[in-house]
Amino acid sequence: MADSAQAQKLVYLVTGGCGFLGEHVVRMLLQQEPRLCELRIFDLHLDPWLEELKTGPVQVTAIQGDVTQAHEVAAAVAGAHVVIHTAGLVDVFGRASPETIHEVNVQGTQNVIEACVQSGTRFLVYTSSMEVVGPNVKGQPFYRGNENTPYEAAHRHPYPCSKALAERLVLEANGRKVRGGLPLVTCALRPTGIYGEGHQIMRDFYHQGLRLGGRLFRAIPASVEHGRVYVGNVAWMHVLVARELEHRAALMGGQVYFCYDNSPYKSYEDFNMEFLGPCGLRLVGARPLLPYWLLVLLAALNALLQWLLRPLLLYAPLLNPYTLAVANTTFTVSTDKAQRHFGYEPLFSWEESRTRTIRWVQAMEGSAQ
Ligand SMILES: NC(=O)C1=CN([C@@H]2O[C@H](COP(=O)(O)OP(=O)(O)OC[C@H]3O[C@@H](n4cnc5c(N)ncnc54)[C@H](O)[C@@H]3O)[C@@H](O)[C@H]2O)C=CC1
Ligand SMILES: C[C@H](CCCC(C)(C)O)[C@H]1CC[C@H]2[C@@H]3[C@H](O)CC4=CC(=O)CC[C@]4(C)[C@H]3CC[C@]12C
Repeated sequence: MADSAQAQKLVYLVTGGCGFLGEHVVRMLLQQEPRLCELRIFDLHLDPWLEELKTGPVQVTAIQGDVTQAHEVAAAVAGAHVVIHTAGLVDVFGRASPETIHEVNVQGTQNVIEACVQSGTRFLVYTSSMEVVGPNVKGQPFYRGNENTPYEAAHRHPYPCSKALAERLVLEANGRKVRGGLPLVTCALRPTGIYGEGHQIMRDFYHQGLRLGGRLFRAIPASVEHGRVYVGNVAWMHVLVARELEHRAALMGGQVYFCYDNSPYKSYEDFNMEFLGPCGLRLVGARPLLPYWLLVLLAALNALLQWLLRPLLLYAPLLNPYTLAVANTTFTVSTDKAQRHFGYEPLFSWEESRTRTIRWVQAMEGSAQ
């Protein structure tokens, strides 16, 4: 890949390239990877904004496909130098069945690995998640931990289970011989809760606040810290890892990296207010308005209703026993591993990340401003 004859001729494939993170990875690659000659975007659903990318100097190839279909993945991977596998089913609300989550996140990842091996693609970057570590089923806090912090990663929910299995597959594939005999080099990035332009849950909270007359009600104590990272910095980390994997294969191959930046440590709700506040919403209550036991009861009731109503309709509110447990357990990272291993520094300061996110919320239809 470093060979000068190939210097301007790299083919990248981004799976899930039309998703929240995927779109930022795609745009970041087009801005920051001068050696790119073709960018393939593989997704179940292709978005119209892809069209505007096709007029630039890089060949942008949109591929509608399903990661669970090995032949579709193989066709997309053939001839690619680097694969950034970000496609996944992000479901902690019970919208999809556990089997579907497993199929997309685990079998889909296995298909990507096999396609790399068979086509001779040597570099694979996997978007994992903080959720492969925790919060665990015991609700133990993970306070400013790093990649080496001991923590019992015990899960029952299908989403973290599937991400943990998929991450393991990716790391174990490091060093496998690909077609042509060279070794596959893989690594996994573990974002904490991503925020920024396009974040669906932020959108949901914003609209919920508008419906409630410009108010949101505190449910979680302000003392519970939740790790957050700006989507632009997560995308930048993917681009850097993909670029450096070849040169630092011995150091980076088979490694995991938390995604981090200078976003402040806050509770999930207080952090959201950094953006929703300037857009006219306010968070009511210095302390949670409802006692925790009542939230647990409501979450359990939601789970029961979801199960009862399933034959008739999909009932999938934000509050369920799992989301409550995640929101109510401290999980924050403090690490410099990405800086040490591949020179990562956040591309966007906290102030810039905040401003960009606020502008995006303000631009939403029905802004309270
Ligand atoms: N949103 C977050 O806070 C975090 C997300 N992640 C991970 O980042 C990745 C991207 O997540 P988001 O952008 O938030 O989710 P998203 O749902 O916005 O994007 C996922 C993309 O994958 C595509 N996809 C889903 N199933 C597919 C299939 N069978 N075949 C092909 N494409 C498929 C979707 O169409 C979508 O465009 C996921 O792997 C997720 O696990 C990790 C940590 C935090
Ligand atoms: C939906 C939760 C907030 C609502 C809590 C309530 C109902 C009490 O107000 C979100 C709180 C924490 C979020 C998760 C966290 O950021 C980690 C994640 C990592 C991922 O890989 C996928 C998404 C998520 C599980 C994220 C999902 C929403 C929360 C549970």
